[in-house]
This record gives sequence, C-alpha cells and structure tokens, in this order.
Amino acid sequence: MSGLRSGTAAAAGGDWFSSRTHRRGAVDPAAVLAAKGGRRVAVVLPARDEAATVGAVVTGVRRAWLEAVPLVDEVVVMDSDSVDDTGAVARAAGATVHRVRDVRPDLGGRPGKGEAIWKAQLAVDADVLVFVDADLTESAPDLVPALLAPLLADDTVALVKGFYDRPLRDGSPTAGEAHGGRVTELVARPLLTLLAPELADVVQPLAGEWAVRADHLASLSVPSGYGVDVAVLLDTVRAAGLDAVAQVDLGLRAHTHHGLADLGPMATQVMAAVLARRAHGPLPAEVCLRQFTRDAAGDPQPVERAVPLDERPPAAAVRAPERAS
Ligand SMILES: O=c1ccn([C@@H]2O[C@H](COP(=O)(O)OP(=O)(O)O)[C@@H](O)[C@H]2O)c(=O)[nH]1
Ligand SMILES: O=C(O)[C@@H](COP(=O)(O)O)O[C@H]1O[C@H](CO)[C@@H](O)[C@H](O)[C@H]1O
Repeated sequence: MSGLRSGTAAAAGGDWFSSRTHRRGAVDPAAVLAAKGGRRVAVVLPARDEAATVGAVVTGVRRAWLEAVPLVDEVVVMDSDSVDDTGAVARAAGATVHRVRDVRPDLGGRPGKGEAIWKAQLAVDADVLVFVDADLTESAPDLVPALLAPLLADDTVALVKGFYDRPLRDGSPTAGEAHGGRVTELVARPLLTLLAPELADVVQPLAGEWAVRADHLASLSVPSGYGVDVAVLLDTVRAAGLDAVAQVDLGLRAHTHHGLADLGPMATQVMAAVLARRAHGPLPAEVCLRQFTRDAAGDPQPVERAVPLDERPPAAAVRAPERAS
C-alpha cells in the first residue's frame, strides 16, 4: 500500500524478553524431573469434538512423560459438550475423562473452552496444570517439559506461554504458509498494543499451550469462552507483574482450524476479555454478533450469533471446603 513502509524489524523487547524467553530444545527432561520434586503435575486437554486428534495427543504425552519419564502424574481430558466420540477416544488412550457439565453440577454449566478450564480446577488435584489444545495434528509431546521447565525452576514464575510458527493448513491456496493465528494477528495483538502495551513482547498471547501454578489460576476469574487464554495472561501480569510470566519457543504448531465465520465469536470473546480488564467497567453477559452472508437473490443476509461473555468467579471461592487450599 503506498505510503506505508514495509514493517521494520524492531529490536525484540527489553529485560523481560531476554530474561523470560526460553529457546527451543534447551530443556533437559532429567533436570525438569529433578526440579519437579514432590509436586503433582497434570496435563489437561479442553476438548470439544476432537475425536480425530485427541487420542494421538493423549498417547504422545502419556508415553513420553508419564510412562517413560514420570514428569506428568495425570493426563486429563475435559469433554466439553462433545457430540462425537471425544470422551471414548480419550479414555481408550489412557486419559482421565471428565464431562465438563458433570463436574460440580451445583454450579450449573456453560458452553466454552474457559468453562472446561475452570471446571478442570474443580476436578483435578495437581500443583501445576499444563493446558494443551486437543486439536494438535502433529505430535509435539516435548512441549510438556518445555512449558514446565521455567515454572518448576523458578518459584517467581506463575505462568508459562508457548509460542510457535502457525501454518494455516486449511486447504486454502496459501495453506502451509504462516497465516495461522488470525485472531491473534487481527484482534488480540492490536488490542493489547492499545490497551496493554506491556505485553508487546509476548509472541503468542492466545497460545492454548500454557503451564500455570494451580493455586495462582484458582485465584483468577475465568471467561467461559475463548477469552480464557488472554484473560489469564492479563490477570497474571496485573496480579504478579510481567516477570511472573515466561514464554517458550515450541517451534511449530499445526492444529485444525475454524472457518473465518467461526472466528467471529472467538474474536468477540477475546476482545471482551481484554476490554473487561481495561481501566473501567464490566461488559454484558452476552452480546449479539451480526455477520453477513448472501440470500438466494444475492442480497446481504444478516446472520446473528449470540456470544456469551460471562465469567466464572475464582475457583478458590467455590472449591469444596476440604480442598480450600
Ligand atoms: O467450547 C469449547 C471450544 C473449544 N474447546 C477446546 O479448546 C481448544 C482450542 O479450541 P479451538 O480448537 O476451537 O480453537 P483454535 O485452536 O482453532 O483457535 C480445543 O482443544 C477445543 O477442543 C473446548 O474445550 N470447548
Ligand atoms: O491464535 C488464534 O488466532 C486462534 C485461531 O488460530 P488459527 O487462525 O485457526 O490458526 O487460536 C488461538 O486462539 C484461541 C482463543 O484464545 C485459543 O483458544 C486457541 O488455543 C489458540 O489456538
């Protein structure tokens, strides 16, 4: 576009980027195991309709980091309103499976990835949680020690985010090129630049692969939808400072992708989570997103989607008394 200089590579950030960014491949599993000590580690996969991929993800993590090296104590799949065989496939692969709506039914049920993550805290007994998306299409079990290493080695680190190249293998003409992370690049990164510039050096703010101290996560409110990933990042920085966050290079991440229209509600929830954490004001519990297609006559046809924006309170506030800690 005339008048716009091509992007100039800025020097990657300041002290935080250099001290809290961990290179790929620099992890010694034996050292991570030693640092674990007596702490319990659970890998948790929030999964909605992931029967095609969840089995391989569970098997990869179990074989490498539960059977061969006891770095992980439990692999859990939170079955999030799946209508396919996600639960059965995950169980057959050796995961502990919880149906999200069956966990603490007294608290009601909500749709969404964040709801699956929130209720995982009420179903899983662990000191450290490693969240991994269930739609990974290329085995990447080494992400587990990579995400755990900074947190187990340094008590001041509460959250570790993964980052990676994001090929968009959706059959489009540019498939395979690094065009993934569409909500990250068009919504999250611009919005954080405007409202939370201190996070400018976080390479993948929406990454679904992250490790977190369970007691820290339990102190945070959690958006029920797709805002969970960015909300936990923002709230961690607000509560404990930027140095409580680290990021690790996981190389490349291939996963199944939504069509563009489905990213509309996701983008709305991500924006809501960021805006709800701006200087003022809560947002409504639900908004109506109006997108457009064409009717048979070729005229614009509105398509409305209700987008929930509700948040759950900190899990610590609702945890059964015997697990108040
Ligand atoms: O209501 C939902 C929506 C998504 N997910 C899971 O959250 C992860 C990330 O969601 P998705 O793949 O839809 O997002 P993408 O990675 O494509 O942006 C996946 O393991 C989904 O199965 C979930 O558990 N419940
Ligand atoms: O990064 C993104 O833009 C979105 C969509 O990724 P693609 O455009 O399908 O590669 O995916 C991420 O965002 C979701 C919302 O935070 C997370 O739940 C996903 O785990 C993450 O992959």
